[in-house]
Amino acid sequence: MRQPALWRAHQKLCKIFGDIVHLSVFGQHLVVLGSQRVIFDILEKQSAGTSDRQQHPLIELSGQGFNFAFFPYDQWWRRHRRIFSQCIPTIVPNEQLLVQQQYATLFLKKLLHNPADFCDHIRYVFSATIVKIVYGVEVADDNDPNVDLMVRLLEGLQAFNSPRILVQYFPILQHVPLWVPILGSQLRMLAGWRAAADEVKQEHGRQNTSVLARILRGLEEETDVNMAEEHLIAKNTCVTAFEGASDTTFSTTQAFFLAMSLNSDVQKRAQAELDVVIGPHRLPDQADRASLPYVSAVLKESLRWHNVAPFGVPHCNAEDIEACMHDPEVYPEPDRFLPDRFMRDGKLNPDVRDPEDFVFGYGRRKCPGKAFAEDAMFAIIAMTLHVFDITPPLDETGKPIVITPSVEGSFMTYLEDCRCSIKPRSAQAEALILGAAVESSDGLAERKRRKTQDRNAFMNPPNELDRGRGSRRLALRRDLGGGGESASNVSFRFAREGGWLGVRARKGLTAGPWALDFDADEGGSPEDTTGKRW
Ligand code: HEM
Repeated sequence: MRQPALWRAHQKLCKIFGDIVHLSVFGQHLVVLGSQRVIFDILEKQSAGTSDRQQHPLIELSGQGFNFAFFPYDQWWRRHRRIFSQCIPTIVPNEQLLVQQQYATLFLKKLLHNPADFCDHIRYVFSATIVKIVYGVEVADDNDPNVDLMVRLLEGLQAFNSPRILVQYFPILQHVPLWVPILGSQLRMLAGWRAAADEVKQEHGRQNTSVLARILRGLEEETDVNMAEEHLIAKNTCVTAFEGASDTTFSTTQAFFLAMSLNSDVQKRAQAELDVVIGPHRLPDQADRASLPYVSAVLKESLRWHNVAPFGVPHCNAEDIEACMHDPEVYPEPDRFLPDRFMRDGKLNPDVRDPEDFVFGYGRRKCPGKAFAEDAMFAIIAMTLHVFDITPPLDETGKPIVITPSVEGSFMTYLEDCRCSIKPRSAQAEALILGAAVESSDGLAERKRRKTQDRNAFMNPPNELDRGRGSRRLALRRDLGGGGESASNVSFRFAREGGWLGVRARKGLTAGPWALDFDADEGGSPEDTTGKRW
């Protein structure tokens, strides 16, 4: 039970004894589920009976009593989860995507100015994004007092990672006086984390467009609800969202950086894809996701290769997700970082088991922040690869240092050493980062609204549609007949199997005739926003 990569020991046990292994640890019963099939049979198909959580005094003691990830499977949990799903839904809404894009751009600038502190920047970008969405508060930078509070709150989660905290084995020790050596200091540390959690739960303003403000405003119209309870649920849900979003994405993105520095061939392939699809004049965004299958495979592989929560959050039965993510029968050479395992003929291969079906947990407790996490990490991964090269760190003599991946932690795992060198890919890439505006999400929303207007103006029936035979270039022309109209950035969708290829016209189009040229790498026909095929 004290091995650093516990899941490897579990994997061995399952090899010897079968897919379901029962262990008795200090009188606690633990069931290890060692294959994808039994995990699905037990935690998905029988989810109603396997969605409870074990209760432990450490949850309250470390200040985590608000976090509904630890709640038992009951009505109180259901009410929290419902509010969460309304605010951070399974398809990330536009305004949340815009905030993610805003902070991802800021991340690139921080990386450019101070690449050595990239881990701090990763921590900042995900935490600041969720704080902005949930509370409407802009976390300026590392000197912002909110950062200190956030760090203290997240430290509370580390209580579950530390085998040294003795009250988790002997809850009676919580009553020991604070002057008792070692134990006293552990209890003081727990009290500090509780205080941070109480501070974060203080009510914030209702004037902004944040999730919390919207929930609280919605309550003003309700008459027959228990207001105190509803307010508590709103505040608990927001802090849970912050905690759920911070360390998980942080640790996975750290792994992405290390993987890139160790696998230059993978990095070059992803960059080649970005060069073709995006080109040197702009940064990628969510609309490009369907056209970047290899970058998407890099994200999947980062989630699989280094699973931040190898045991998930144990259901009342324990499970072992990591062992499945490293099962050589499902993922050959499981310890290697090989995004190609998800590809076939230049597209994502639907026949390969998607790690996203596992690393986010199961059944009714499945991670409700999955879509949010994937979008936020995709933005960071695609934008970073587009403009930076990530290579191994160098020693004082300029020789590359070889880093062997190893992890620490058990409930949440982190790479012990993920040093790497980060440099802009070219002078042009550097200029692109410097020139990228970190527009506030409100400004971005306004720009998006104008863009939609432009696009709608453009989407009237075209006068002419040319499709070069045998060529992959497609040109659409529409003569607007002069007259001062202009569009800065026209979006267009191009149908193709398995999704949509986002296509964007050249910037600075002026009044007709407009020409929209784009490369379509396969057959299909373009469709406008009204669903009409051209
Ligand atoms: C790499 C990113 C992430 C990973 C790998 C991850 C993984 C997980 C896992 C394994 C669980 C336990 C599921 C189960 O019990 O079966 C979970 C639960 C949860 N996650 Fe995530 N998560 C990620 C990101 C996020 C984000 C971005 C948010 C919030 C925006 C979030 C919010 C939550 C919440 C609230 C729960 C508790 C669900 C419940 O008990 O009902 N997670 N996550």
